Amino acid sequence: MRGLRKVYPGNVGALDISFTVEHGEIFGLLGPNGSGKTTAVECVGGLRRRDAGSVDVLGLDPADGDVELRDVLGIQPQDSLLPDKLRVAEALELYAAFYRDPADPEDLMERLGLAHQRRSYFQALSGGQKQRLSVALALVGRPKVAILDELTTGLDPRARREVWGMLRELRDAGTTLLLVSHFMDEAEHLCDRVAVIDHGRVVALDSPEGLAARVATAQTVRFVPDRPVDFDALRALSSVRSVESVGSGLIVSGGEELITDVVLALDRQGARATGLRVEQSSLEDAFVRVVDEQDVDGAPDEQLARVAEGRSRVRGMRRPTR
Ligand SMILES: Nc1ncnc2c1ncn2[C@@H]1O[C@H](COP(=O)(O)OP(=O)(O)OP(=O)(O)O)[C@@H](O)[C@H]1O
Repeated sequence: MRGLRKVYPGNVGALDISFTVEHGEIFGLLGPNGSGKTTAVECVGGLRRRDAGSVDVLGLDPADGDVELRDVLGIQPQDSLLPDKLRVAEALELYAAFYRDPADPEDLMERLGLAHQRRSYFQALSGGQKQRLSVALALVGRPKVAILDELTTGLDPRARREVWGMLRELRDAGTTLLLVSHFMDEAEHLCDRVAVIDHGRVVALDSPEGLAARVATAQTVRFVPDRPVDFDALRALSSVRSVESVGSGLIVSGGEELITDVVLALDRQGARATGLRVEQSSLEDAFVRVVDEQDVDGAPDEQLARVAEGRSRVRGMRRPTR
């Protein structure tokens, strides 16, 4: 996708979105509500017509409406609506009939935990079951490229893990996956790379680890010392920013050398940390920071000056012109 533009009244939508998804990659689009993610992926899927820019999917332009593209592309729309009286198995068989070499609907129902609902009407499915069905419908054509918009919204934690496992298998078998998600853990577990979209533009593009590493200086450790410890000795450590006592436990926050410093300081006091848990800055922190920076970075002129000086912390940040 190069310079995609699809503008709705109010100058919202996709203003200038560019990214390349590699073959066999799980690529995630993250971003606040209304930032343009669905607009972007629906232009990839040929469901919306762009105003400008170019989109190339396996050498085809979705705007041309080629039947060939439909054969290689699977789309799970954000709101999938089927007729109320269509049964689960019927829906899958119907969709399978659109493709030359479809997956086995029975196998898909089994893998997506829908086997018991095979005779259920669409209207009788729970939200999570509808979601599973929409994922199955996106995959029934054995697509080379699958677009999944908020694929696990409404799924219970076990179902989410199962869907993730299935998508990894698909990726390993060569399917390219383009996901829209609001779940940072999903992006962390699943995506090879992510683009953060804000106000219709790509504001960061990196691996989830690369993005999270931008805020990786902050760490927090929680533990229960096996004997009373001297808080001041912990506070005096150069890597420690704060020490908080909660019940019988301690929460210590600080920089990169925090864990080693704290464990050694406890050892000097003859104490041990039990139940030690480390919380590192996550993709969610990075996401919030990247998006916040867009909102607080000030007027376009100031931002331009900052980018020119190399002061922007956001790699891949575009020149903001909002
Ligand atoms: N058909 C439409 N007509 C008018 N405005 C639209 C239309 N579709 C989207 N928009 C607007 O374009 C912007 C981007 O919408 P889009 O659905 O692409 O965002 P999104 O990032 O997918 O949001 P969400 O995370 O909430 O699903 C929003 O301000 C939305 O209101």
